Amino acid sequence: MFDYSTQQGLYSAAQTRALDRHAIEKGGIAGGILMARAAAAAWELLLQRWPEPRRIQVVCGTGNNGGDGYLLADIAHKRGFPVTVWQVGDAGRIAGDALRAREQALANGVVVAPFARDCLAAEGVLVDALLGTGLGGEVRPAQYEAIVAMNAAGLPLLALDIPSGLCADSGRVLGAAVKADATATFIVAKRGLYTGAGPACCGDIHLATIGVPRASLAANPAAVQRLDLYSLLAQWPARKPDAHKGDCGRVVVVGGDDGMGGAILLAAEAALRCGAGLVSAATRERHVSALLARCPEAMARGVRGGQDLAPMLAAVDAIALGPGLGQSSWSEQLFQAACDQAACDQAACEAQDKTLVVDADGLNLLAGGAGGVRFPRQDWVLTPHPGEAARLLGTDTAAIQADRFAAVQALQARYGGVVVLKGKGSLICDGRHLLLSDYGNPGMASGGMGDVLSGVIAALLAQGLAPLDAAALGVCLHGAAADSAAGAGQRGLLASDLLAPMRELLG
Ligand SMILES: NC(=O)C1=CN([C@@H]2O[C@H](COP(=O)(O)OP(=O)(O)OC[C@H]3O[C@@H](n4cnc5c(N)ncnc54)[C@H](OP(=O)(O)O)[C@@H]3O)[C@@H](O)[C@H]2O)[C@@H](O)CC1
Ligand SMILES: [K+]
Repeated sequence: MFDYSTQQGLYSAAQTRALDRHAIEKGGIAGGILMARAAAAAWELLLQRWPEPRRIQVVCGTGNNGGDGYLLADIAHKRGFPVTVWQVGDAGRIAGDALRAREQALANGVVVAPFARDCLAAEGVLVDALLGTGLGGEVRPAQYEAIVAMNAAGLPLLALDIPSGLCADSGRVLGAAVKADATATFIVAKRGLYTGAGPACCGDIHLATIGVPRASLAANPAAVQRLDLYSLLAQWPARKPDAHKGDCGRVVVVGGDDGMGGAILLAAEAALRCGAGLVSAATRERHVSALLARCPEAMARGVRGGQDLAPMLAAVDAIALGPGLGQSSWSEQLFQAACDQAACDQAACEAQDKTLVVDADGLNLLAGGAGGVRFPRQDWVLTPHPGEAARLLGTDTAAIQADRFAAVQALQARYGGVVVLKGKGSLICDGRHLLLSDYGNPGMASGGMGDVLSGVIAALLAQGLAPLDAAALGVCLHGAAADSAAGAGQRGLLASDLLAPMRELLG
C-alpha cells in the first residue's frame, strides 16, 4: 500500500476550529496574532496578484473572517492605498479579536461604512471578508445581497479563507457564494475548496500556514488527503530489468454492445498504454475487426453471452466491466458472468487475485439489481459519476453533489471495495481512507473519458497495485494527462488524447 500520510491534509470547519484552539491554548499564539498574520499573508497575495490597485474595498462580516478583513484594510491604509470597509450586518455584534481588529482600523483612520445596495465603487480590488468557516446553513438575506453585489461588481476579487457562501466541509454553495479570482486560505486547506462547487468559487488557492505549531497539526490530523501524482509515482517501484509480459498482468475489458464499440476499444488501449502485459477485449463479434485494426496489440474476441466470457476470465488479474456494456440481456449475462468469476472473498482480494473495475452500464446494472449480484464485496473498484452514484444510492444527482464526501462514504459502506466518485475534485474511498484528486479540467466533459479511466485502473491493478492505490494513482494520472493534453485547448479534448501523456507521466 502507498503511504498517504505525506499527502496534503484537507480539513473540515470543525477540525480547523480545533486546530485554531490548540494553537491558541497549547501553542501560546494569541488569536489576534493569528488574525494579524492571516491579514498580512492575504495582503502579500493581493499585491502579488494585483500590484498597483487603485483602490481596495473590503466587505466585512461580523465574525473573525471580518476581523481578517479589517486588519487587511488597516495594512493597505498604512501603505497609502485608498481603502473602504463595507460592513455587512450589525456592527454591534462584533466581539473579541474581530472587534479589536475593527477598532484598530478605525483608530488608524480606515473609512468604514455600512454596506448598502450599489455601494461598491467600480474600481480597484474587492476583498471578501464576509463569511469564513463560521458559516452555518444557507446564507441570510443581508449576506446574500452582499455576495450577489460582489459577484456583479466585475472587479478582481480576493476571498479570505474561503469564498463567502461556500460550505467549507462539502464544497456546496449555501444559497449564493462569492466567485473569487483567488482565495487566501489560512492555517490549513479546507476540504470544500477542492471539490463540488469549490474550485469554481475559489479561483487560485493559496495556503498561508501562518506559523501554526507542528504540534497543533500533529494533534489534529486531517481526515481527507489531497493526492499528489508525483509522490504516488515515486512510491511505485520501477519495473525489474528482466520483466516479461506475464509479470505485468492480464486485463480483460468487457463491454461494447451494439453502437458502443469505441468504448471498449478506448478501455483496452488505455490498459495497454498504462502498462498491462496482456489485454483482451470481450465484446460483440461485429466490433472485433475494427478494434484489431486500430489496436493490434490487444486480443479481441466476440462473445455471445456469459458462457463465452467465463473461460476468458479464468486467468486474469483485473477485469474492466462496463465500457459501452449497454443494458440488454447480453449485457446482463456478461455482467453476471464477470461478477461471478471475480474472486469474492477478502483474502483473495488482498492477495490481488482478481479485481473488477465496474463503470458506466456495469454500475447501472448493479443499481438495477441485475444478476442478483450481492454486495458489499471487497474485490471491486466502482467508478461512478454523480448520476451513476445517485442511481446506486437511490437518490438524485443534486443530493450527491450537495455533499460528495458523504456520498462516497455512503457508497463505500453499501457496496464495499473502493469507490471513486468522479467529477470536479474526484474522491476515492476504501472505508479507511478518504482521498481527493483535483487534477483534471472541463475539457474532460466528453465521451469516452470514463472508459479510459476504467482501462487505466485495471492496468494498474494487473501490475500488482492494491485496489486503493490503483484507484488513487489511476485517477490522478487520468486527470493530469488531461491537463497536459488541454495545453492545446480544452474544447475538443478527446479521451484518446490522454493516452500519450499518460504514458509519458508513467515514465
Ligand atoms: N479563530 C482564529 O484563531 C482565527 C480565525 N480566522 C478567521 O476566522 C474565521 C472564522 O471566524 P468565525 O468562527 O468567527 O466565523 P466567520 O466565518 O467569521 O462567520 C461567523 C459570522 O458569520 C455569521 N453567520 C453564520 N452563519 C450565517 C448564515 N447562514 N448567514 C449569514 N451569516 C451567518 C455569524 O453571524 P451570527 O450568526 O453570529 O449573527 C458571524 O457573524 C476563519 O474563516 C478565518 O477567516 C483567522 O483569522 C485565523 C485565526
Ligand atoms: K470570506
